[in-house]
Amino acid sequence: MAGSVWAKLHQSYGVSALKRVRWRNYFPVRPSLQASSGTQSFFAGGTTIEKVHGNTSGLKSGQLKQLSNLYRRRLAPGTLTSPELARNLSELSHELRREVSVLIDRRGRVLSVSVADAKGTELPPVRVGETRLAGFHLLHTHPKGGALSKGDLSTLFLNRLDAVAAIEVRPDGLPGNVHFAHLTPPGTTGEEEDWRVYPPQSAYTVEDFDLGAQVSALEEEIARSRRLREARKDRERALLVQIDSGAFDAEERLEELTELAHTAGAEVVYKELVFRRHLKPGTLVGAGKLEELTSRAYHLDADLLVFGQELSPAQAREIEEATGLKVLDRTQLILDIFALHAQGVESRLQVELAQLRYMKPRLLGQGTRLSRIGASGGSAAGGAIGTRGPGETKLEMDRRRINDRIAFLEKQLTEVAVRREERRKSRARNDVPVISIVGYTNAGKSTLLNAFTHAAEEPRKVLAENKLFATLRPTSRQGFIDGVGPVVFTDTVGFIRDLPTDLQRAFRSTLEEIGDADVLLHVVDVATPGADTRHGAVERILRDLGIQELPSVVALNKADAADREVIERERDRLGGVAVSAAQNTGLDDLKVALHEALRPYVEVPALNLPGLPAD
Ligand SMILES: Nc1nc2c(ncn2[C@@H]2O[C@H](COP(=O)(O)OP(=O)(O)OP(=O)(O)O)[C@@H](O)[C@H]2O)c(=O)[nH]1
Ligand SMILES: [Mg+2]
Repeated sequence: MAGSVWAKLHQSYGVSALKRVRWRNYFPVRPSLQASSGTQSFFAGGTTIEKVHGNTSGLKSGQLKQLSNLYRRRLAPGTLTSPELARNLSELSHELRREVSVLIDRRGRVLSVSVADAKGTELPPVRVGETRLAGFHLLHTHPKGGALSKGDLSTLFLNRLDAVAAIEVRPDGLPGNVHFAHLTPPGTTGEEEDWRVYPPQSAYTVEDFDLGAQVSALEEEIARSRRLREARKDRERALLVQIDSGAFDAEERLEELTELAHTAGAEVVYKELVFRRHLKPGTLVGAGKLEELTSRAYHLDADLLVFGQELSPAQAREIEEATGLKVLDRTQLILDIFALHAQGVESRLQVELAQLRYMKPRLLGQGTRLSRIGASGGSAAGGAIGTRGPGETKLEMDRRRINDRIAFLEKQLTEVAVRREERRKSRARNDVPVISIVGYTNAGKSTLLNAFTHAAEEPRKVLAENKLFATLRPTSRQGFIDGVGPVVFTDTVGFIRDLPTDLQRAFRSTLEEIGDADVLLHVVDVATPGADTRHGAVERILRDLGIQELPSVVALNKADAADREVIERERDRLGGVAVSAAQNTGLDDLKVALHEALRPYVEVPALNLPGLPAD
């Protein structure tokens, strides 16, 4: 950023001398930006006295008039204060023994007068998601002296004020030093400071500080990084939060959430495991943590906040309001990935149905939220994360039409299921043993199918890639196993722990088809930590589907990338054969294991006769 207006200004103001404050260390509590507790507006001597906000109780009418007169003040555009205004505020504050504050716009006009500290000052609502600053600064008094308080800086940050300034009131009522700060540009410094606090200046010299130039430099910087990002067609930048309530797999879940976010096309710029024994009903993590995340998002130029657990509609709304960020939960992320990957009539219908069912309660009672989400930045994959749909739904649909659409999709899916049933019957007649490849998403199921069926070349090759839920549509390929003969391998949609119920429902028929197999081939990725947790999650889903009784063979896949001890350990725990689908190793042993498992189902009369060639 050397050479930017911002950098130049900072050189000229001696940035090294400036105190840098880190938000994180600064704020244990959320300051409330309460509305004024009392507002005074009345008629005196033929002229309307303009509103004085805040706690005006007990003030005499003359004092109110003096406060009201502050509205007539004009400053030179782009200045923090004039010596006259500083003196005026200081003397009033001294007399009233209260803090007095004014909001001043960029043209130097007084927008609002309050008898309150920075926190209590009535401010226009935060303009969520905008790239510019508020367009006004807050000037107020500190009757007891002292530098900018935590509340002052919090108000600056949360309201994206142009600046905040505090005039110390001396014991004689005259203005002393003026303390002031403004925000720092996001995402450019690599540091985490949220604001820059300047060395105090006397009320008589602070007029020379060119606030106008600072503000336009800052806004230019904000706009520049935004433009850069848009020009690069960057992925949506996301913060990830996984709540750790003491579950043993919290870290694995955060890793998985990262993979999900990548697969959905997000760039993960920050992730955090937040330990909370008890969750707050509205915000889950509490207002203080949300502020911290807001601050981080500002500096990392992120606008997407993803939670690793399902959020209720009310929680999502509350968190969104508190942070101004687009908020998604894990379920939405998974739905979104399914939407991106859905191919073929049935999976498109299934995904759309799941999305609609999930979104329906979330659409109720929220007019603006969805349209705003839809509008906030696109991703290279077309449409913003969390709003993509495979069918005609772009999730901006009129909510009255949702029920109709759900009914329509359900009917379509029933028809597809009938056709599928017919296919199933014809396959059953074939009498060829069927091996269903099941397993956690990204375990290497499709790669294994390709390896088994020698389908390295297009068009027989099945898509296998380092993305979660690359496969959504069951695919069958013919293979061959020594001693058994031709078999059918079926690759299907991957499993995930806590599979969202809407998806589980929508994909039920696809998943149930797994039950038609003679043997399950359960592929476990042993190269990624947590193999047995994922194995357990898959077993649980199989139980839910009522197909846990099928004979099964475990393939400990990605052995090429796993530690030998890990492979041994998992073999002890789960049994099975270590293989590498990618490098074609261990596949013969795996076939032998499959042969064993198929033995009761397949007539293999000549198998043990000596002298026969091994196929
Ligand atoms: N190192 C290594 N990587 C593998 C192996 N098998 C598969 N992979 C990689 O793992 C990733 C996922 O493979 P897929 O075959 O798409 O996994 P899947 O289980 O079909 O995944 P979904 O369809 O998304 O549920 C890909 O990047 C593969 O290249 C292996 O034996 N060793
Ligand atoms: Mg696959």
